[in-house]
Amino acid sequence: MPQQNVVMSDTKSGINTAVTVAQKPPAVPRGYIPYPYPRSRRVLKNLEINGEQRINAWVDSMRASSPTNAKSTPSLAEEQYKSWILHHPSALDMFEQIVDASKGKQIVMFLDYDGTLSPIVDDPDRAFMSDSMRQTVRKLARSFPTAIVTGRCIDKVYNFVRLEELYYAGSHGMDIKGPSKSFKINKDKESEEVVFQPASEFLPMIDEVYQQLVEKSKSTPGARVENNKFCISVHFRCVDEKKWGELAQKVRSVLKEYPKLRLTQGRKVLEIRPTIKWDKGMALEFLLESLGLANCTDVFPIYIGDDKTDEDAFKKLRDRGQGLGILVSKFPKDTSASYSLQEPNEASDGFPSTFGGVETSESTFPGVIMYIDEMTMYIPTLLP
Ligand SMILES: O=P(O)(O)OC[C@H]1O[C@H](O[C@H]2O[C@H](CO)[C@@H](O)[C@H](O)[C@H]2O)[C@H](O)[C@@H](O)[C@@H]1O
Repeated sequence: MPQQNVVMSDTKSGINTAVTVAQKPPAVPRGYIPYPYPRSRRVLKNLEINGEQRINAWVDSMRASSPTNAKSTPSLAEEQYKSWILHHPSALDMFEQIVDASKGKQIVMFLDYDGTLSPIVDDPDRAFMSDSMRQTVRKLARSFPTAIVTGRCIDKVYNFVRLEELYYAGSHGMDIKGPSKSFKINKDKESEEVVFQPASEFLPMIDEVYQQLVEKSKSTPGARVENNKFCISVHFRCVDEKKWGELAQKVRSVLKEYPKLRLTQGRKVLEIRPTIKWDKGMALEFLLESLGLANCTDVFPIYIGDDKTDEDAFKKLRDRGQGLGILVSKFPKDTSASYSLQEPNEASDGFPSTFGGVETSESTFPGVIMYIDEMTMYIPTLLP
């Protein structure tokens, strides 16, 4: 629920709070080279043209979901990154400012899963979280209410995370549960288990479409369909790029019979979900409400995520004028987040990597794990 009509952020830190001054956009440095932001949004708007153009547009958009396809030389890429980081500084470098802004406020942590707590790997069933990441998140949840907000279904993400003390918002926020282990929200209040499924009427439709997509995509080598309960993922990470158009066409041919479902994109994945007005941002707000914090001025929500779907949550924080969003990325991206962190290495995009679907050590999560760790260590100064 918006608390103010005007969004206010701290000029220096970019932190959203109800009591700070209006944010001036950072001065554009001399020699600034505008970053060619992903074209996906623009491309998606053009989909209503005609059959072939539409599929070409989809393939363009599918390419744009892979930053390694950005056509720039290493030095240009470096220049673009330097400009971008001025606008989205590292949350680690700005840690003290973040701590200052959150003093006397109830911090609530929201964490995306894939690409944030686990590295991106070819096989979605093997996107394991390292033991050290698990320990760190466990420590974090002892200090602040903590939620995992993910496109995956709750059962699957829970099997990866295995922490009872967390809230889980699965299926892009359409399945909310937890925590099964209660904890103290503040000195007077214990947490209560929450369950919320705003898209339950879509379950039979999602199952039906899932079966059809599995059948249709069988003839596309490498394609993989994942049932995320209230939404479906069609993965093309392991599909030859020449076949992306064909796969997009198959998905569209199924969806044309289901106007109540919509198609969006994530990282080398097509996502099918109900047209209901519900997203990760609304899930964040719902969880704040469940914690009894939605209307407080002294709440400080922090959302860490890497994907387009996380943008809804970053925007929600800006609209509320509270807390901050942190984008996990090693490439410049168009984002409503205020800060950034380096992402875990990707296993299959030609980046140096030691993952390949096996459990990994914390050294491979330089940004996220260090930041969460810092949060747990600063607890004494953060609490009112
Ligand atoms: O909201 P998230 O937690 O970020 O989930 C979004 C999707 O993540 C998974 O797919 C992504 O990660 C896979 C494993 O690393 C990777 O193979 C795939 O290419 C990525 O798109 C998950 O499998 C999807 O169902 C989620 O929707």
